[in-house]
Amino acid sequence: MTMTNSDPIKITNTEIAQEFLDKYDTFLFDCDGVLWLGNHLLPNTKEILAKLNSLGKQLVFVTNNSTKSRLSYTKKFASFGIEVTQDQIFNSGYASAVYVRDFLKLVPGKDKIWTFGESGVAEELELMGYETLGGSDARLDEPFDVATSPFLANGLDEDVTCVVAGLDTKVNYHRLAITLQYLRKENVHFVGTNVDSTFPQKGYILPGAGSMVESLAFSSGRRPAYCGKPNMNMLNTIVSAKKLEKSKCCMVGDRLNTDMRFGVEGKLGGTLLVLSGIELKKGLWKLPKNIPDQNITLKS
Ligand SMILES: C[C@H](OP(=O)(O)O)C(=O)O
Ligand SMILES: [Mg+2]
Repeated sequence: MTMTNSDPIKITNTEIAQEFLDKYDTFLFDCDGVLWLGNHLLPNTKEILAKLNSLGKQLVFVTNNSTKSRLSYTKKFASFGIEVTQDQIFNSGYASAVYVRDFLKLVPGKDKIWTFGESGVAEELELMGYETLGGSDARLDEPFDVATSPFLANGLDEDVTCVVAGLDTKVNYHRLAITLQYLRKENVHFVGTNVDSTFPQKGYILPGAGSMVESLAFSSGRRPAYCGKPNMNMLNTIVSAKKLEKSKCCMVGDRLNTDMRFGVEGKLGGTLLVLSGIELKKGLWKLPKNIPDQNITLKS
């Protein structure tokens, strides 16, 4: 089902499919719920991407999943026998690192970043020269106790001026507690990688990054600046990096309040909603407003 600013059209035959394909020269593909569910490649993914490549279409992969770096994603694609270069991939970890660098203008070597999330977040920040703390540090796997936590023993690191929080499948009280200590400091910025409440796996719907970031928002009483889809900073980064003509682009996704909103609000030529991930047939065609404020100011 494809959504533009007009009524949605259901693609039910090859004639409609061909007319749809001919409209665009670039396809922005979401990943989780569109190409794969975790480590399970969805049917015909390889064939569809190969066909679009053979038609000379440009493919860009835009995922809100911050657990892996863009480089790690090229290895995930390769594990499925799909060749993708790092510059085709934009994920919420990279979008968050761009926000830290270009909007917050934090200084590598001076400003340190506390991460709540998996290796992808820290890797993208470190590629930009930032020192990161927290994240996958094994000491955070230990049960939390204010008397013994090594992250409190010598006080918080005074050079930390930003928290970047995303999906962490090793979430625990230790990680939540130390991250909250940094968020209680007025001089520390609060960045969320993405707002997705859930995360599709084969046969299951699991807690997404948003469910963890909103927990930190609730305990700290602060709002994060979310950087993944549907944030327009992410789209602007992609459009300028790939020199895209937005009217010739189609966003392919499985979630209304991130992927479809990203395409519609980003004024792309069109959007294609697939039903292999989060959205199901019932209750379609309304962009839910029930997600936290993005509270990102788009600087001119
Ligand atoms: C679900 C989302 O990934 P995407 O669908 O944007 O690839 C996420 O990993 O939170
Ligand atoms: Mg998805």
